[in-house]
Amino acid sequence: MKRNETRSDVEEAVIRTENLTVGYGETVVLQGVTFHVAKGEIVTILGGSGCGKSTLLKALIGLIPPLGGSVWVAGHPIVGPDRQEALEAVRRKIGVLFQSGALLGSFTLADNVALPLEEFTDLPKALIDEIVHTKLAAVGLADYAQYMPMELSGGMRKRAALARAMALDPEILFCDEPSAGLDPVTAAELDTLLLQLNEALGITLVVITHELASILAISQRSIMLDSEAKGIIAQGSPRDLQEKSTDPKVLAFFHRNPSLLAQAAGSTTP
Ligand SMILES: Nc1ncnc2c1ncn2[C@@H]1O[C@H](COP(=O)(O)OP(=O)(O)OP(=O)(O)O)[C@@H](O)[C@H]1O
Repeated sequence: MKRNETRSDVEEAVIRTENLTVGYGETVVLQGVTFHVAKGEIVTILGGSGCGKSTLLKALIGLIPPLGGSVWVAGHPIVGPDRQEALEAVRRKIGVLFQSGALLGSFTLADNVALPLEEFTDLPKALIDEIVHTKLAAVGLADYAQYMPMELSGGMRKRAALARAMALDPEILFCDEPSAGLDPVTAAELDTLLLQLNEALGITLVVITHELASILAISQRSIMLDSEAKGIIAQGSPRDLQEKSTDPKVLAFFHRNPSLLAQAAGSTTP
């Protein structure tokens, strides 16, 4: 536990890492990473290109095994000998919105959204069709169920991917750069949709994003990673980080001002 955390904060956590080390083979990308995400919270993961945001996400959703430390997701420890079994349970409780959207191009939107329901449940087809309709309606795509992904705009594809990520009513939704490639208005609409999901369903959101406007609009807490530190350099409410941080890297990010980094580097030069 950290100094400013209470025991109940940690007990209510739906994601918890302790001294987590992640990377590829011999290459360590992040080490000693400890944080938690409370139920119903919206947390953004920030940091410069290559600092390990996607790598951390891959470890949280079980795509890569941690090199060290522990990870609990939705009540399951996803390390150790029972990792595979735990991951099967976890995969029913989480949704993932990948950066690319990752819709299958040769399937209609309805078939794309039905995929997780067919894979993870024994529900009859009529019920699956109903759920698919509800999910597409929730993202404003009820009239597009029979469209192919290539017939839609980028924003609509993202919303369809969101409907698929929500198909199993996940407890936690992970989003990897949801606004990437979207114009500011479409990105803001997606933010609103994510906020609605959080408010209406109490779903916990972990969002990787570089978009300052999104960070300020949606997150209650931000966790900032850094490639030199190979870990967390700041966490807190994004407004506090923007207004009160004294770390030049945090300030440079939140004020979109690279000269703050250069000044800090200059001030340490003899
Ligand atoms: N499959 C892989 N095998 C080996 N190294 C990888 C692999 N994927 C990523 N890396 C390396 O891990 C480091 C962190 O990459 P990662 O994609 O997690 O960063 P990121 O913060 O998500 O970056 P971006 O914001 O540019 O998407 C980088 O040095 C990258 O080259």
